[in-house]
Amino acid sequence: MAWAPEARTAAVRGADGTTLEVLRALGSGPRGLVEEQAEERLVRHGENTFPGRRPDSWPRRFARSPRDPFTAVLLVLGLVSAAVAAWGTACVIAVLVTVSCVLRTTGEHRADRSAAALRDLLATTATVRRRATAGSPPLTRELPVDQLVPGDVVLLAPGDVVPADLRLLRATALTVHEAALTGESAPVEKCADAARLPDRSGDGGTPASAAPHSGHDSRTTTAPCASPAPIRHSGTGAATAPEGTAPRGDGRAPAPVPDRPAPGPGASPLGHPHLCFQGSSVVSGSGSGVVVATGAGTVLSGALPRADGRRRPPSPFDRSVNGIAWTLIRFTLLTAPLVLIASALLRGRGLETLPFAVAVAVGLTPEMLPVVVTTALARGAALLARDGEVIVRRLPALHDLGAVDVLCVDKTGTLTEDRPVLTLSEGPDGREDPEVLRWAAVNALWTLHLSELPVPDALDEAILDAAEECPPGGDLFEEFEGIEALPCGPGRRLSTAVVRPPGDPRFALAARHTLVVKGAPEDVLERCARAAGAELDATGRERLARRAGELAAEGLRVLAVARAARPARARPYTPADERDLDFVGFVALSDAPAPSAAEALAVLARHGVDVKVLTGDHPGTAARVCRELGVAPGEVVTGDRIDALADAELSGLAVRTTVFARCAPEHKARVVRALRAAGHTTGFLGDGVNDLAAMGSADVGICPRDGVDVVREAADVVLASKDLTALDRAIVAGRRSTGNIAAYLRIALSSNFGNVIAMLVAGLLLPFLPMLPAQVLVQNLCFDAAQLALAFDRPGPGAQLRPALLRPRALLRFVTGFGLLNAVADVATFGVLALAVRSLGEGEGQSAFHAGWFTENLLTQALVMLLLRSGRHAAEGRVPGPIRLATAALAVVGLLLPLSPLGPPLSMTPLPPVYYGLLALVLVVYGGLLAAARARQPSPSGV
Ligand SMILES: Nc1ncnc2c1ncn2[C@@H]1O[C@H](COP(=O)(O)OP(=O)(O)OP(=O)(O)O)[C@@H](O)[C@H]1O
Ligand SMILES: [Mg+2]
Repeated sequence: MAWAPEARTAAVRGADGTTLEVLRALGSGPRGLVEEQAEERLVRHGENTFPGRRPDSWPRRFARSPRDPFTAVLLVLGLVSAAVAAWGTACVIAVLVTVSCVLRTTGEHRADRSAAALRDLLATTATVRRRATAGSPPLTRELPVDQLVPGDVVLLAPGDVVPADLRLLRATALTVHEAALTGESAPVEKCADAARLPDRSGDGGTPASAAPHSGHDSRTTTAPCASPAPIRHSGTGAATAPEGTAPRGDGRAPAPVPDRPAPGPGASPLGHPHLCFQGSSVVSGSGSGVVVATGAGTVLSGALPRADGRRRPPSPFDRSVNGIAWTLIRFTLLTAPLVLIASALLRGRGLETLPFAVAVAVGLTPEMLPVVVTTALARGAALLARDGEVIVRRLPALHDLGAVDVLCVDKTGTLTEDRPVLTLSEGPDGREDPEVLRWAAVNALWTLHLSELPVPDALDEAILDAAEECPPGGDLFEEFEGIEALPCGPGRRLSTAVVRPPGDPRFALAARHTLVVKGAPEDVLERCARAAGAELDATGRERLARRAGELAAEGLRVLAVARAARPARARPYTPADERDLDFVGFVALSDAPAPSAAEALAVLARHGVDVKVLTGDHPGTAARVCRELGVAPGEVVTGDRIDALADAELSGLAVRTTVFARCAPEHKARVVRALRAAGHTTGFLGDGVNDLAAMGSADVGICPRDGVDVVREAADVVLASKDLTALDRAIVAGRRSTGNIAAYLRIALSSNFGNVIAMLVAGLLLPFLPMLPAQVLVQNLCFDAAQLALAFDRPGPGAQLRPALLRPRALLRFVTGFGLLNAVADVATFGVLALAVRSLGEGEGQSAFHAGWFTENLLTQALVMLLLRSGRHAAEGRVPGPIRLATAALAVVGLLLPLSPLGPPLSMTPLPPVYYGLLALVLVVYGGLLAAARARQPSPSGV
């Protein structure tokens, strides 16, 4: 990877020295910058924006636009015409290319600007510590990420996207995901301890000392990456004394700090465990760091080509729209040589037919496809955003959303309100026992406090609320002193707080430590050795697990609580210490179903979307919630079962199953991948870090606006609320956009195809060219302009009932059938012309033929636009304004152009009135046939 020199130096500078030295070099301190200082730096360093995200300017985009494949085809054809000195054709192609480039550039520019504006609505913030004046205490506040400057002190929590390049000042069980930079999918452990690295700064290798949260005693940490920073801000502001402990919450062994010198200026700064880079995301733990680089100076900016070049697997959009586009391009490129060969073989014509062959190929190219696609999608996205409900972050995702036929959702917060309320606290004997709640609250309080999560876990908050109201209350803060916390994390379903009675710090090591554990009943019970003073054997464990199952079956969220007394020790605690526990009891919380969820699920089902629930919760709870929402849960599949299955087996099971419970993040992702492998277009809606992997695996990732940053950044579609009804509306909007794109393809391709066939037929029958190149191109220009209106169509309800996916085969069948019908109408017109214009073959007759066919072509095109637009039945719904205007304009131009002064230069002459009468007859018959054939179309969605 090539590093931008500035990025390298800034990051490596941040990697050198102790935290204190780094802070000093950046003119900052652990209490953060003074506001005035920050403002001045913002002017000097500029905003912290990621260069890759700025939309391109109009001229730059215009200059790039000929690179699109359709324009490239036109350019090649133009060059061929110029090479054979067919200047008229070359000029018209040049006009065509320019017009389509201008239209596309404008459309894309507008779409991009509105997408950027939408993204701004979702501007990510960072938690920053700053001071109003040098003497005032530091305040922690949320700041838009672009306002960050070097020297700012930033706090990190799970789900945060790292907002700039940071040198860590403090880290508690911090793991981050650096896939955006390294492609490495496993989280990387981070620590703040520069001293652990081989000596570059002079304080090599001494393990830092640490104190418990209250700062009373002093202990030495040994886990290399879990040691705290030598600096930490204390309440008085001046202290730089070590403080805080660093438990690991992820259940894995500590990763060793690399035993190698810190990278020199030429090396990649990645790999430094005490640097965090912009674009990576926090998986678990918490920490704080000082900003060493922003904006274009960050490592991510330096690595831009690589970061940009990361390819998503092809989305449904790529597979359908792009797939069709490339097929058409190949087809077009074959047309010109085919026309040449046919006319050489059958009529003995030579290279003089080349301009005509080129014009035919141009006529076949749906060069407006990119414009129509962008406009249709951008319009759909803009309408959704205007209602303030749904923001589409990646335009093609709107198409993909319309194609979704399986939607996976997490339970908590999507189907339920995520406002748990404690309903029960019972001991091992099944009797009500407030003591269980008290221990659960001790755990909740100290895990919350020691992990310093900015947003408390909803379960912990509910437990604390209940404990406050429940006697014997007492101040939990005074009752115990927290020492360490091993919080829950993705894939870890329990949390532990280590506490001890408050007392004189000098005798701290004489006191006993109590581990208070709470979490999923299965996970806690397997770590319990005793219950109610007696040995807990397999039968006892089974009885308790059954009780948990009963509570879950009532739809409650159940947590088991356990504890253990241990001799005090200085060594940090790890998940390995969570064993040999005393079972204390269960707490259960109710979480009401979201008010609109049942209705939304029913609507989604009516719209052909199969909803599946993927939750980390108990199978019983998940099944009950589904039943309450009117969904039959069927057999619930758990994470363990998923582990035991090979991918192919899982695909079959995933399609049949509605509820998956006790899912770790990887289980959710595997189920999503299995559904895709089974041929389903799969959406995933989730809001937590544990949903990230599944979101990345889905065709469309969806997240509510209040989801954690990293999930929102990964999502293609963001919902203003967790309301599933809004999602249904977005799906319908997606289907509408796809319907419009499909209508364009149907109409453009079948009439182009019909024309080409008719031209070949006429070319072979007639002694003159059936249409002059200039006429082909003018007609093409008229078609293009009119077909743009299709992007603004409102497809009838028929197009919205089922998932909408463009199926290239079905489209090909459609185009062939309707193209032939179109050609038949053209040939009938030739007959009419033969009748109406007696002198065919001479100069006047040729011009009359050209004029007659031109008029017929434009009129049939108008008819086709009206009859083939969308929905199963031709005239479903009212015809919207733009389409009415476009078809009327086509008809007027078709009828009047040959009569106007532009007629003679284009070699068209007025026709006898009898022709129009006969033509009307042809059109009526053709229209009737079109409508009848359309009604017999098998595709219910009309796509
Ligand atoms: N704060 C907590 N303390 C103890 N245990 C917890 C806590 N939070 C979650 N758990 C346990 O971990 C399990 C899984 O939690 P996770 O966050 O993966 O999923 P969830 O919130 O239950 O459901 P969903 O996947 O639908 O959002 C929970 O069912 C619970 O048993
Ligand atoms: Mg969740």
